[in-house]
Amino acid sequence: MKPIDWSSTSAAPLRGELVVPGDKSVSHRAVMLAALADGVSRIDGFLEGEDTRATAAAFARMGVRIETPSPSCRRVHGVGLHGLRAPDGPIDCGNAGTGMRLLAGVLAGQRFDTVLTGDASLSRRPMGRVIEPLARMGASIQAQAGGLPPLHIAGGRALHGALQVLPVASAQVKSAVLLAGLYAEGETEVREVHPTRDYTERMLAAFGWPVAFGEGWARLSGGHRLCAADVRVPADFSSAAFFLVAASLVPGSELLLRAVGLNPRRTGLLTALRLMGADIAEERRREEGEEAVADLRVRHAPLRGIDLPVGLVPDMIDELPVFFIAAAAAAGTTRVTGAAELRVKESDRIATMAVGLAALGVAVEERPDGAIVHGGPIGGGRIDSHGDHRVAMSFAVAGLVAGGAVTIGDCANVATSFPGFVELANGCGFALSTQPD
Ligand SMILES: O=C(O)C1=C[C@@H](OP(=O)(O)O)[C@@H](O)[C@H](O)C1
Ligand SMILES: C=C(OP(=O)(O)O)C(=O)O
Repeated sequence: MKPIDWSSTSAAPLRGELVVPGDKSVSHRAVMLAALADGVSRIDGFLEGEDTRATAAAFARMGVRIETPSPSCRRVHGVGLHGLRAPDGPIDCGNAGTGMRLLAGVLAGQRFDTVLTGDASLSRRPMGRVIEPLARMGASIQAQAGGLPPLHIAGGRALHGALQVLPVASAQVKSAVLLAGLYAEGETEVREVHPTRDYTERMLAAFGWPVAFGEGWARLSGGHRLCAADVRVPADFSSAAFFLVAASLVPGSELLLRAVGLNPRRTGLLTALRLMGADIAEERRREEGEEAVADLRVRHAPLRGIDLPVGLVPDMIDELPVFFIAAAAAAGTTRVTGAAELRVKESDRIATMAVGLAALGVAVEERPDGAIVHGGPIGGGRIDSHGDHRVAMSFAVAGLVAGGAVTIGDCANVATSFPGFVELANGCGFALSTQPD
């Protein structure tokens, strides 16, 4: 991917109606379950991002026919639970932790061996968290020192169900275990330290697999089949988040974000911004497919710093980078604790955000599990996104209220989760320009 820099400057009020792209978590799962189902499934609203395309390409490599009748739509000709074929080489998961961890669960149950690789960022991310619970079910997965990718997954292992009490709040780990559980003999049960997004559970049920689940637990047995289903992917709350913060910060702004997925395990940022004084209304709340969606109307409002309730952290784990920008622009001090997971995302998001904010003149104190941000004027300057899509978009939001231009290095990876961000943002009033590095 060619390096791209962005420059973001202060803008007129943000105005308009937007539809952000489809949910990344739902798109990954939809293509996986559709591939393993009997029959043809249709996915509407599929995220055309690098991460989710890599997952679709992985299944295509294993013999699944996937058609693209139009952008953001897929017709997946499922091969059934046992119909995948050995790929002709390693499978590249690109930048996607979700792709690699969930695939590890699926591939642990196959008859053939596979190797999962990723880009430089993914190659630094911990996979021990999936290898260990999957090994307890009989899987054999070899990683590099420290549990890092590539993963060598041995096929032909007889998996057995297990009770898994997961020490980290991670929907990816939970999902990997449940997906392996489809291939296991007996019952697989997962218990979480904090409830996480339940898309895998809901979607398994929609594809006809018997699954019991509630807040922080899920249970299923092997020996059933998945039946093709049509999936409507909601707009991604994590992508909407940049616009929720942007319009809150820029005086005179009002944006309407249409049909945003509001799974309660995703919307911690809404609660946090409202605690800071944000003006965000939910309109036309409705169910679409398996998920609640609503149109979100956000108007400018002055924000004040808060002590972020630690229980909200898992429900806004991907939104913390842009939350730090809201904190920097708010009046007073904001404290974030209990967020050490940020250190093992696409970049060390506590460090990349703290260093970037400091470069813009914001007083920020980095902590092992969070940061203390003292709100005040944000200056112009140059920051490095470290190839992290969410960091890049967060600093584009900072540029809207900065005293000078904010130049952001290494933004090409925004295409992993939010293709078309620059155009959509400029269409509602951002002043964002791009140039090769
Ligand atoms: O299951 C998922 O789709 C995801 C779970 C979260 O990761 P963890 O499971 O590592 O918390 C989140 O950060 C990621 O963007 C998507
Ligand atoms: C952490 C993220 O994704 P993943 O873990 O799939 O790379 C993200 O999108 O912010």
